[in-house]
Amino acid sequence: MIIKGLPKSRPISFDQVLDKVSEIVEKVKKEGDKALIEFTEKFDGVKLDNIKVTREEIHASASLLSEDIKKAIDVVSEQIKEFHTSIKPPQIGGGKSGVDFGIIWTPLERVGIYVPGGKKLYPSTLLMAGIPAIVAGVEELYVATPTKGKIDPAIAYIAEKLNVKEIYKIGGAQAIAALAYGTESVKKVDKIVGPGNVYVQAAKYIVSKDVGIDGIEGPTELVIVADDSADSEQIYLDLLAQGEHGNSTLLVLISTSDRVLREVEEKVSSSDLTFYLVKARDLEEAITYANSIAPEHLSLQVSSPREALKMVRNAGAVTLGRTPPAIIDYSAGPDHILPTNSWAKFKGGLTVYDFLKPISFAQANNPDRELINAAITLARYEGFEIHSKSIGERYV
Ligand SMILES: NC(=O)c1ccc[n+]([C@@H]2O[C@H](COP(=O)([O-])OP(=O)(O)OC[C@H]3O[C@@H](n4cnc5c(N)ncnc54)[C@H](O)[C@@H]3O)[C@@H](O)[C@H]2O)c1
Ligand SMILES: N[C@H](CO)Cc1c[nH]c[nH+]1
Ligand SMILES: [Zn+2]
Repeated sequence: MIIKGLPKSRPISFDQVLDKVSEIVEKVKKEGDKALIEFTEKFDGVKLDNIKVTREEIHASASLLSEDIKKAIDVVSEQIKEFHTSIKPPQIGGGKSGVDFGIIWTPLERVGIYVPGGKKLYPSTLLMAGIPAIVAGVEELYVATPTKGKIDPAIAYIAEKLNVKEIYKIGGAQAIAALAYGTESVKKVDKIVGPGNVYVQAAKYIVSKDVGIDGIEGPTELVIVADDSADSEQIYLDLLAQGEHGNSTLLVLISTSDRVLREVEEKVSSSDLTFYLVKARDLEEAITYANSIAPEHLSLQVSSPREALKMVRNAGAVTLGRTPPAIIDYSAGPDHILPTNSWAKFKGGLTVYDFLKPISFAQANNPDRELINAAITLARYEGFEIHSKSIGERYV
């Protein structure tokens, strides 16, 4: 279907399943493994004998992986590691007016990674979540992924590569609940990261009151901004590529070129996916439209992409010029775990920072008198007399 105009909403929203998912989460909290086995049979059609994948199963599955896939995983891993290492914050400190202060960037202890596995396999998502965690220094990684009874060789190979502690053969909301609250087989973690369908998103939203989450990454979104320099065949391929994630993918082309819009419309007219085609007066208007959508992926297929990039305010990840958005999904380096549902208006994609806590410190052995007096004055203004006294006593 072709819609001429901007999308007014996302194709699907997880609030439609909140009530149902709330019941799933509660049942897992109460019944633990028993609920996991029940839901996996109900939603995945698999009767689990055990929830945890054994080390032997992981090793046996990883050994089935062909050398070319292992090589591809190794190449992609190095690029992703380079990206997150290059942005990892240094341990720095400073000081002013007699106070020494700084931040100790501290890695999280236990992280749960959800790797989607309903309609498609996403071993790349395990790389995108596990590598920044390792770069941050996280020592305990736990993975939940629907395996339909057996563990995928690529996921097994990556799990061994990242020294993942445990893999659970569970998916959906029940997997998120298990990671959040723990069960007899599943470790309770401090933070859950990873994308998923509406049930996974709703569960992350619900458990986020008790455990950290990276965000609520749902169905994939791509907005392409194109001018007359763009190649309509490349645009067509980029849109259909992300359309492979399913019919809840948001696909938008905003163009200043009637030719590009006409050619792409002809190419997509036979597809059963939904495409939004939008005419923009000029590049500024096109980028303004893109910012209003705040897409997960933004592709700037224009003659001056670096100039256009300066106007971008809301997007998860941006590809410039003829760079295909799908390369972000695998080997460009930046993460493909990106905000959807317009969350790009207030957050970006997953990075090493999602696995680090900035613990700040201060040591004031001999702070300037002005700082002491200011603190005492404000404490008294707020009525905290003992706050004020505790400060004054130190520096008499
Ligand atoms: N934003 C990102 O960074 C990003 C990255 C990769 C994938 N994704 C998205 O993740 C999604 C993956 O979805 P998926 O469904 O293939 O896999 P999934 O693993 O997210 O969900 C599958 C699980 O959902 C549960 N489930 C299925 N039907 C259910 C029902 N009716 N009621 C309750 N639970 C049910 C099952 O337990 C199943 O294991 C896609 O939309 C894809 O676009 C997003
Ligand atoms: N485009 C998806 C969301 O960024 C990521 C992905 C994984 N595998 C294929 N594509
Ligand atoms: Zn993709």
